[in-house]
Amino acid sequence: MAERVLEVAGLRAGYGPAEVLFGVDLHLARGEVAALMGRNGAGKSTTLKAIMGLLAPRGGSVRFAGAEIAGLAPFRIARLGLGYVPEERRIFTELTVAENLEVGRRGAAAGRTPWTPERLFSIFPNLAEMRHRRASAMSGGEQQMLTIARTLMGNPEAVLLDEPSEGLAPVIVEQMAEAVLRMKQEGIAVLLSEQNLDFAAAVADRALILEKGEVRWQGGMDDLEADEDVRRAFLTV
Ligand SMILES: Nc1ncnc2c1ncn2[C@@H]1O[C@H](COP(=O)(O)OP(=O)(O)OP(=O)(O)O)[C@@H](O)[C@H]1O
Repeated sequence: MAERVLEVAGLRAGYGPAEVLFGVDLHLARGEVAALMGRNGAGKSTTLKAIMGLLAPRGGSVRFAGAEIAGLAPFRIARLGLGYVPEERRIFTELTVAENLEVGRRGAAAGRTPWTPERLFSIFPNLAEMRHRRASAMSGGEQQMLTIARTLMGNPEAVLLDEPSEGLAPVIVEQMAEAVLRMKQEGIAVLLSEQNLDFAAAVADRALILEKGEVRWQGGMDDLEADEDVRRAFLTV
């Protein structure tokens, strides 16, 4: 069995009186891409936030690279090598592309080739062309690419991507899929929340389907594509 970089068991979380996650179990192997799927409100974003410590877990365990991280502050979790890209872009709009990348720079773990702007520009060619442009003058899709590139400058072992394809033009969605596949080639594990089955099928090895705050189905991406009953039960509106 491939080594697990992330292991979540019985994770519970919510907002005030609202319970949202009722015991989420999932794992991610090193270098694997898994898609967390499910309808609006199923708890995908909440799961990623609770793993990252942006929302305090109310129960359960989150192990990352062999250490328990449930309850740690988000910056500590990031320093351990778990990257997080939220749905809303987080970049410094007054800084240029190149400056935004520098802000994200952190050393790589022993034995790993560190990310540099030049290596990232080979994955995100459109960023290379606008390296001296202020981020405020970029489109939403370009800003989303920059957010991912900046996260990679921190040399994470694994990355959580919240709805990476949402709201992007088709040509940008294709570039985003290529970027995720390059991350996989580099040995980075990716857990992404996704509603777009085509995008998930293009990048993910495995799917996990959430419904009402629990993982209700998991299997290979091919199995999900072939199983109309499962898709109808958990995905189609
Ligand atoms: N800040 C918040 N305060 C209160 N309730 C929230 C908050 N954020 C999310 N929720 C609720 O938690 C539930 C799960 O939301 P979540 O965003 O995790 O779903 P999702 O599967 O990511 O769906 P979507 O694709 O719509 O974002 C929903 O019922 C939502 O209304």
